[in-house]
Amino acid sequence: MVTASAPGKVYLFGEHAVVYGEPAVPCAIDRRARVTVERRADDHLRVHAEDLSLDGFTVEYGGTTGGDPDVDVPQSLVEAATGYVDAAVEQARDAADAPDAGFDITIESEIPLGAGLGSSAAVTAAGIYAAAEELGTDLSTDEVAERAYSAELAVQEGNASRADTFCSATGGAVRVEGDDCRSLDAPELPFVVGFDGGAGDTGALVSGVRELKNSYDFAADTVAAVGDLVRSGEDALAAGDLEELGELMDFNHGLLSALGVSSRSLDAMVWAARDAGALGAKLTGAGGGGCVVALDESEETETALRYLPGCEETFRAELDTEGVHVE
Ligand SMILES: Nc1ncnc2c1ncn2[C@@H]1O[C@H](COP(=O)(O)OP(=O)(O)O)[C@@H](O)[C@H]1O
Ligand SMILES: C[C@@](O)(CCOP(=O)(O)O)CC(=O)O
Ligand SMILES: [Mg+2]
Repeated sequence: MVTASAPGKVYLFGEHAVVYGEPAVPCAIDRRARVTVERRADDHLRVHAEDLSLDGFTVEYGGTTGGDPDVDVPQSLVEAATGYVDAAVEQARDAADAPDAGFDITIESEIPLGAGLGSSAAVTAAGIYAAAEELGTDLSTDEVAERAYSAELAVQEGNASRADTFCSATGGAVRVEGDDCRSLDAPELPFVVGFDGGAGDTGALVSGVRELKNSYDFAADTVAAVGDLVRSGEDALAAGDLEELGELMDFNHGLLSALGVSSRSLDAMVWAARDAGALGAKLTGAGGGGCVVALDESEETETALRYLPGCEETFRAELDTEGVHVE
């Protein structure tokens, strides 16, 4: 039996535009997904997803004798539970050259689902690493990142960049531009996260931006402007200039709003953070609902978000330099 974990992340800048080859800077945070994997005698998968709905559920399926999942919950929930896990297992089987390996899998996660904190990448990276390890194959961090990217790309039907998966595999602050993925030195970043309790569908939101970009030149220009902003943001990050980072985060939120991926509650949390004196605030990840990230060294933003109707949870997040590893 092997347990591996991987971190979630916030985007300092560049989500969505990164899908079209612009640079982005995601930062791993101290909230992790843990995946425990035990080899079975048969070729089935048994997935126990504690945090997937209010009560969590267990599903057993697959294999040559298996077929459909054997659970009494809506098919959409089963698919949501199994998509990334299936893809992770497929990658581990391929890496270990064990196409018929079956597993009992338990997922425990501190990362809210579909909220822009990269739960899918964390579950996928931890799942691949744990399952390969259980099959006796030790994968390097880069191999996990590469395979986790392939898995997300398949589940999100082509709508994915390398950013989430590379960040979750390596930890820390990273810069991703197309195939070029590298780690960055980062100063202490006082992240505050606000969560509206909702979720967005990453694949659908990415498709929406793609359509806008293909329909209007000014939408394509907006995507390119995000890229310019990220290049300025990298300099501010290297200089440790938190004021400029905040200003650029505000600008980035405006451009994401223009691309149609913000929401009323995300905007309300962003404004509450700014009114409380945050250096900057923006939505993080795919959007539609979920989380915002603000920069504030003081307690003011957390306090403001705690009392904001529509903000379900707020917490301080630390940069986490630990990528995927065995527990
Ligand atoms: N704790 C978990 N257990 C099982 N699957 C999970 C868990 N967390 C995330 N996932 C998978 O990731 C999906 C959410 O990923 P996504 O829509 O990309 O949002 P995000 O990555 O921003 O959290 C879920 O629908 C599910 O398939
Ligand atoms: C919108 C996007 O840039 C980030 C999605 O992040 P998340 O799954 O919402 O955490 C898509 C991607 O880069 O794959
Ligand atoms: Mg995701």
